[in-house]
Amino acid sequence: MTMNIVIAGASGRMGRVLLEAVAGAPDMRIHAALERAGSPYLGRDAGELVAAPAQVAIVDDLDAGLAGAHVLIDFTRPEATLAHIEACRRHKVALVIGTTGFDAAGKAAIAAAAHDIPIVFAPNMSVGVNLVFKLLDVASRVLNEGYDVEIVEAHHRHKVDAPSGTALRMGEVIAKALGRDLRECAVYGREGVTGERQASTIGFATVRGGDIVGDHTALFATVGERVEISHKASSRMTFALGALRAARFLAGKENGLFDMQDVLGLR
Ligand SMILES: NC(=O)C1=CN([C@@H]2O[C@H](COP(=O)(O)OP(=O)(O)OC[C@H]3O[C@@H](n4cnc5c(N)ncnc54)[C@H](O)[C@@H]3O)[C@@H](O)[C@H]2O)C=CC1
Ligand SMILES: O=C(O)C1=N[C@H](C(=O)O)C[C@H](O)C1
Repeated sequence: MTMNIVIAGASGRMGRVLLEAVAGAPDMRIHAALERAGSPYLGRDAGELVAAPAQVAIVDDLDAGLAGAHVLIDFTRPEATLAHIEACRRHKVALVIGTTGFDAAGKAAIAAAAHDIPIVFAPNMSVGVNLVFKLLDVASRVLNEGYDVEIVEAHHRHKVDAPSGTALRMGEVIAKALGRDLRECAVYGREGVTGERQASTIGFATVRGGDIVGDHTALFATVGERVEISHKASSRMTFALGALRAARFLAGKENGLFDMQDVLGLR
């Protein structure tokens, strides 16, 4: 069966790559392409945005776009995703959410919606980063005494949330393995006379510049040695192909909240 895919934020950086990825997937078709009200792209053919035929007009009408769809893939902004969730509930459409930057209430809304529809929600859809999450769990259990943990991430100049969703998830994985609560031990940037480093903290540093697709490093430093676990994305297609895997994973599911660890069988 061909899967009817709806792409939200179709003219965005990820939206365009997703359109291209779906166009190249023999088991999928672009059912609809969504954009925000007022977007200059409304009414244009989604195929104009990528070197791939679509023959689907870009619309802002969620109900028209979702009728008859199987999966909505959403890489937009938290406020847009939360509106899309309600529309997906109405139409019983599965959701792949790659958007980052949700607050606790936003995450709770996603969890609540997953009682009605199946959702994959993950801050990074690449296979490599999801392997890194597993490696960080192992590393943290081995380097659990006397190692200072710092997480460094770098992204393009247009990124609006910091630290990245991936960096925060790295922190959560490490904190859990070390028996800490990230809400209590995270330090987000340093400035001025900070005093000496507190042993149980997990530090975050953010770099923004140019066209960096997404670099993440977790550093475990002690006296005499340090271990660095890094991932560098060089193309957004790695995230898009992960999102398509997530969409296939949702086929036939009634409801439930999943992430890429479930999709990739890494639990
Ligand atoms: N989970 C993952 O693997 C990845 C996640 N991301 C996340 O995806 C999100 C989007 O990233 P980019 O494509 O770089 O951003 P972008 O700014 O290029 O695209 C965002 C799109 O969402 C649309 N949009 C914004 N507000 C809207 C609203 N209220 N209603 C409807 N549409 C709206 C914009 O018009 C635009 O087309 C970010 O949160 C980013 O962190 C990005 C790459 C990989
Ligand atoms: O905004 C981006 O570009 C990216 N965002 C995600 C995040 O916040 O972790 C994933 C990826 O690094 C690209």
